[in-house]
Amino acid sequence: MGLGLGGAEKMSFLSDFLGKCGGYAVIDGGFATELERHGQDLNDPLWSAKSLFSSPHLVRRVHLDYLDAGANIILTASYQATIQGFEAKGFSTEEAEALLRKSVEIACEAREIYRDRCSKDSWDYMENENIASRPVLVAASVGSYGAYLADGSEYSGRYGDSVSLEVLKDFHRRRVQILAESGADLIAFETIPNKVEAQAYAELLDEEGIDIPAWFSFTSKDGVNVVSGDSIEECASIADSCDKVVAVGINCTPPRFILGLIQSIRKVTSKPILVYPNSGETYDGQTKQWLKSEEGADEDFVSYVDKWRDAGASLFGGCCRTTPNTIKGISKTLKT
Ligand SMILES: C[S+](C)CC[C@H](N)C(=O)O
Ligand SMILES: N[C@@H](CCS)C(=O)O
Ligand SMILES: [Zn+2]
Repeated sequence: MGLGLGGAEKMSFLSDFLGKCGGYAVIDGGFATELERHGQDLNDPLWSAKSLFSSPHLVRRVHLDYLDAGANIILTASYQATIQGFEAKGFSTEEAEALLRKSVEIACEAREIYRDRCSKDSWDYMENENIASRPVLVAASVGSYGAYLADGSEYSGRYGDSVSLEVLKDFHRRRVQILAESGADLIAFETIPNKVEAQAYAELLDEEGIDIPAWFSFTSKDGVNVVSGDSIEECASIADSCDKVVAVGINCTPPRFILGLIQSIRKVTSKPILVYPNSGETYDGQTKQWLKSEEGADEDFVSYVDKWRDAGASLFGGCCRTTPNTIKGISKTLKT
């Protein structure tokens, strides 16, 4: 166990980090969908977590691509990595736990490689003197119970009455403990679809004495509520009340809904707000395909960042179907 951070120290952890980044931080982009762009077949109940044993070199490569694109925070390949999911594939409990740790090890390794390269190739980077000293955090991704169901349920948030608060806490408990002690800088609870799961995470962080900070990031498909229909204000208030939570926001949501959601979150918290939307396409959980929508391409998405910043967000990145190109665009926009 580390030394542990108290509530006030956790808050200064993120404000110190944002200060070092120049006030605004860049989060990476879509991870699983980027593995797919590199040819991985993720039509599997483990989705991107499959790559932890089938192609760890590609996991490292995608992390490096996002670092090269300007990311200050990289998220591990653990979104759909659950002990229950690995066991269903025939791994032992010990092997499953080792794979969770491995997701953090690969991201830390990519950060080391990136830093070494920056210092060795410093001549190439002279134009941008900040690059070698750019702060980089590794965030351990935790996807929802709906992600584990592997049918796109994180976009409905409806788990049925049998999946109670206690069931959710027990489902996530061991994974959260392992990731908290894996060397990650923070835990990213991502694509949270409903209020009960946010409550489960908040209680787990306290009950288990988790001593690294966390962020809570919700998903919406209407710009008003989270996908289950629960109010975004109520969900963000749960995050606001938990002193282990250092930032609150929205991910894997179409770009056009982000501005209104930032304004709603701002009403209930003064914690930093993070946004990392998807490309605006729609996921079919049965075929695991993305369907085109009217939303524009990367360029349009990046042009929204200024408005999101004016509305009060301070961490920006991309989720499914965004690419290193999106992240390059965001980095550039934030520097101007
Ligand atoms: C955020 S969704 C695109 C993740 C994948 C989903 N849990 C599935 O396995 O189909
Ligand atoms: N960090 C995950 C989130 C999926 S919604 C990914 O980018 O694959
Ligand atoms: Zn996503």
